[in-house]
Amino acid sequence: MIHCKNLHIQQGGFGLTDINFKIHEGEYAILMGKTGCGKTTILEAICGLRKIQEGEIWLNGHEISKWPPGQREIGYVPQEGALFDHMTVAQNMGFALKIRKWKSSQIGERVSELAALLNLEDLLPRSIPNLSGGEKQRVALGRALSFYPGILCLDEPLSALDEDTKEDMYKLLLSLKKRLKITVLHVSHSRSEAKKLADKILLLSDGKLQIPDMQHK
Ligand SMILES: Nc1ncnc2c1ncn2[C@@H]1O[C@H](COP(=O)(O)OP(=O)(O)OP(=O)(O)O)[C@@H](O)[C@H]1O
Repeated sequence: MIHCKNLHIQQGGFGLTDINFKIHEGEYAILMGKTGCGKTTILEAICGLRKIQEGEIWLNGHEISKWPPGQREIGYVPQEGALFDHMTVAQNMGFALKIRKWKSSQIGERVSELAALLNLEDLLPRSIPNLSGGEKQRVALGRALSFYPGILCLDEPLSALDEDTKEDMYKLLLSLKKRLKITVLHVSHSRSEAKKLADKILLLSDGKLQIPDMQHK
């Protein structure tokens, strides 16, 4: 579960106040709002990459507002994926396991499992720069899921993809949601994305958050 209580975040002249929401275990929430309204700011605050001035962030029963990013155990896909270009697909997907000091045989097994899950088996030895946009996003998802996080934060993972590739990614994300029962916070501009994926919508506007009723989705 992700629970943000009374968050206040100030960066320069831009501020968010009284940000309150809960995303229950296994729920898929989409955070929407106009460009520049603060969606990435909230996501990065949860991941520990931005400071909060007030309030509390709870993840799975722990108040983690002051924990360093690495201890929060969140699978994070930043905007544009931010893959390591000098590493292969397999090395990217094994990266988080290497820094957690997994044995190389265990890393190999987990990377094979992820490659099967994300349809990346043929791409494991490839380098990143010549992958397609959809392939890169699947690798970024694999890297984020590698260490079995309970929480996944996705920052506009589909925005750079063409319509057909988006459709494939919707199917993949829906099947991951069903199979992994992971709690997801996904930042998006797109109503159709929200309609297809979201159990809950968080709507950010003028520094305030609304949670519209989803009964008529
Ligand atoms: N370090 C900073 N100092 C001052 N202002 C900042 C800083 N980082 C971001 N901002 C401002 O905070 C506001 C919110 O930025 P943020 O990236 O969270 O918006 P967003 O909703 O994710 O936008 P987009 O949809 O375009 O990605 C913007 O006006 C941005 O210019």
